[in-house]
Amino acid sequence: MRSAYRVETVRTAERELMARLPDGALMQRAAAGLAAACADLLGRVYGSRVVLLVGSGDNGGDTLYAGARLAKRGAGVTAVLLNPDRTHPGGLRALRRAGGTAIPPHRADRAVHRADLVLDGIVGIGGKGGLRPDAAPLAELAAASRAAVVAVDLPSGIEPDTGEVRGTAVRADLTVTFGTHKPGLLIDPAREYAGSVRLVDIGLALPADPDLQALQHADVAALLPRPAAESDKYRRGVVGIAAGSARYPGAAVLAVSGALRGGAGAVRYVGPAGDAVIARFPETLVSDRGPKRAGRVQAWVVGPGAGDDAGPVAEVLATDVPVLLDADGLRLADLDAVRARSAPTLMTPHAGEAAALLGTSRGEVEGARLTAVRDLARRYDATVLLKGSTTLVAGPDGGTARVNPTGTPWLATAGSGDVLSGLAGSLLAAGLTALDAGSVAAYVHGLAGRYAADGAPAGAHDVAEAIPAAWRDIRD
Ligand SMILES: NC(=O)C1=CN([C@@H]2O[C@H](COP(=O)(O)OP(=O)(O)OC[C@H]3O[C@@H](n4cnc5c(N)ncnc54)[C@H](O)[C@@H]3O)[C@@H](O)[C@H]2O)[C@@H](O)CC1
Ligand SMILES: [K+]
Repeated sequence: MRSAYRVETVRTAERELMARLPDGALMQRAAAGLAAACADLLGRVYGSRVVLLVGSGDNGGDTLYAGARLAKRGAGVTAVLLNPDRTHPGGLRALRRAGGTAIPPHRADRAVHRADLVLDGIVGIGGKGGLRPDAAPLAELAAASRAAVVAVDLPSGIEPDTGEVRGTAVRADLTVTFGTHKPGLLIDPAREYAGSVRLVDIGLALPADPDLQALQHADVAALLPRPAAESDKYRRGVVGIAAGSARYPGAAVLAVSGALRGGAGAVRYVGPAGDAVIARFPETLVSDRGPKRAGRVQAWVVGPGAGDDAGPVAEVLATDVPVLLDADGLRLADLDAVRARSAPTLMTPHAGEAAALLGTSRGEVEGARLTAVRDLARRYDATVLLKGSTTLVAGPDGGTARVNPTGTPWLATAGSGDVLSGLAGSLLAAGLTALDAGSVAAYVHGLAGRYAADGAPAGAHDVAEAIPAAWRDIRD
């Protein structure tokens, strides 16, 4: 599990630890980890050219001490000081003592151009709102140089708590972060600025519940449903799929294709696309009598390809089993009916659908994904899975949210969301909580998307067919 904590929590943990340690010990731990990561990246430290971009806070301090360590190992180190009068004094002394030099920003051009490695120590968790005008040109210089760029703690200019980027920010090849991941390092758009991320343990004691988690293989393996010896199809759960329309029968087929591979014991399809579903998946239980009279299920999926028929959506929302609400279903669902439910609801919008529900623009949602998913979850009193490059899942209680690490741009293909909704619905029927069902489905689906694509375009049905291979890979 990768865990991320917001700045306020990190600060508290840092204060508690600092009170028990000698002055500056924490910064030395950070600097040692940072210097080691830089040395790995450089391969050969001796004779390399390193430029430090140094702001006036402790982020600059970490950077100067790491620069001093590299200078001691024979690197030529030049620090560009954004505010020479407010530079971390101990860090600057250490760098000078180790043979490094300091220059003002107007002389940075040539140094950055010739550098092998640039360290971004402009601002860390103390930053807000994109880089200031005096710092922005340094980010641009770094981007234009052929040097590798290492961000110290986080790429300067991103919002650490949310992953928003409100202006110019540094683009790094590697981010060396201290104590814990910050949510912004795992959520787009900021995640893209961070490059790969390396965590340096500085001994922080953090609370049990992080703000954000990214599940890994072992976490997902532990959550995947596993049939017991005495399981029959009903004990494994029946998932109902109320999807598709005369106009969009394919959505029904794709949702069923995901549901059949999600661990439920049986899939019951309800709607006008029964013939198409049976032709492709004869194991499906098909009914055209509407959700209310279709027989017992342990969870419903409603909405994919539903067109404008609000009837099944209302019927499903009135049941007392978990409901996954997707696509047209999101538009057709009554807010009060969702809020009134006693069983869990999992809503799975993409950015455009989330924007429509929130009365904002797609760009706003994509730029502030964590805020959007939390707002929706609160508003609907439901668990919300916001699809996209870094799919997020958040519950209505404002607790730990999840971010999916397996996504791939190849999944942005027609029908891929229908497969995901079937898969997640199946996991709900098998007994997973809405948060687990959403995040496990996103994980498996992302991995299946990677397998299906394997470097070339793939259709949604290929993604569904790759689910068993992804499942096996996770479980083994
Ligand atoms: N507090 C601690 O115990 C530790 C802190 N560490 C480092 O300290 C950092 C936090 O240090 P600080 O609290 O001093 O804060 P920062 O160094 O992150 O930032 C504060 C400085 O950046 C400037 N600044 C703020 N927003 C800016 C913007 N948008 N553009 C340009 N400049 C901006 C401010 O004028 C201020 O001088 C962490 O990110 C980490 O790198 C590490 O040494 C580990 C221990
Ligand atoms: K930084």
